[in-house]
Amino acid sequence: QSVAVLGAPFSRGQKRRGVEHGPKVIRDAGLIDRLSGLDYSVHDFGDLNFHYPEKDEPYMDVKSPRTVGGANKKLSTAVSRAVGAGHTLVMLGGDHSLGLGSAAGHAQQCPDLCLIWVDAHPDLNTPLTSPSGNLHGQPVAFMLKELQNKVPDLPGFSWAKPFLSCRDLVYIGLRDVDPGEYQIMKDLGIQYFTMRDIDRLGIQRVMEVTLDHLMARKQRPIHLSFDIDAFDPLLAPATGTPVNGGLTYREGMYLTEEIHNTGLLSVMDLVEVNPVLGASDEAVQATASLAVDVIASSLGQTREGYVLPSESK
Ligand SMILES: N[C@@H](CC/C=C/[B-](O)(O)O)C(=O)O
Ligand SMILES: [Mn+2]
Ligand SMILES: [Mn+2]
Repeated sequence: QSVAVLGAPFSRGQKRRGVEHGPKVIRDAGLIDRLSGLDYSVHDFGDLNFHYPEKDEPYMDVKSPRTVGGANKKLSTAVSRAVGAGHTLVMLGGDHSLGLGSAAGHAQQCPDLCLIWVDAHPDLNTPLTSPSGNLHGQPVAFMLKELQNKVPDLPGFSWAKPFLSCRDLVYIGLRDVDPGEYQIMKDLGIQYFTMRDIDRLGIQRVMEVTLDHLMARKQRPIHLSFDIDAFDPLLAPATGTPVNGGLTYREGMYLTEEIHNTGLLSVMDLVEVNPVLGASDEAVQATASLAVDVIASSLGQTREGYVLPSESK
């Protein structure tokens, strides 16, 4: 089993500087060693270099459309190549606008993929409903086939063809949903679990229903797009849009263990770690090492322990 790591140091999907340093702090928290310890052969593809066009005027109040669109097009090519080469891929963000390029590239290789979006936010605004104009709040809108009559042609996004049906998406961890996003989730009947649902049902039942919803008809590759702000800000303070009342550490570990146990995880994103926003070094370290724990758990690290590979006789 081989796992590839690809850094996407990119921040223009939102306004706060610093999230472009996410890949570095996650690597510095020991990601590669942790994955090597899980007896994967680990291929570190390094970080993508992104192009920043001189002129990139807002379009209908959407900021940096050409820069964000171009970055995601480049990312989709890199992700498609890595998956095509047979790797399980870990994409390190960077802001969550990158979820579009990552999932689009994955879908080029695995058109039947399903998407599990773990996040305080649905990131489902269209350019018309976005309250901020920030594209890290809009990636999912560009993926959904059922939404295309609602999404205008944004400069830089002509390459982005919708590839996902709304029944192939599940949200977990929602607690900060804009009116436009709520309307779309209701209109399209998207399956979602808010933090209230997790309180009511418990994470075990949420995962059971999630995986049944996505896999009942047939098993298919999973794209896990994990926004670190899904966790409670007390656990993950160094992030750009913190929202109180998030996932506990144990809920995050159970969630990712269940995804690993399907044996179907193909690509995962770990985004929105912003080391500049931690109030102290400890806060940054805590957020970065939580990111490493999430990735390791998604790839098979267990809380119950493991048997050492038998010494070769
Ligand atoms: N819904 C807000 C916040 C978006 C949050 C994006 B994040 O989930 O990637 O942190 C917006 O559209 O501006
Ligand atoms: Mn997000
Ligand atoms: Mn978020």
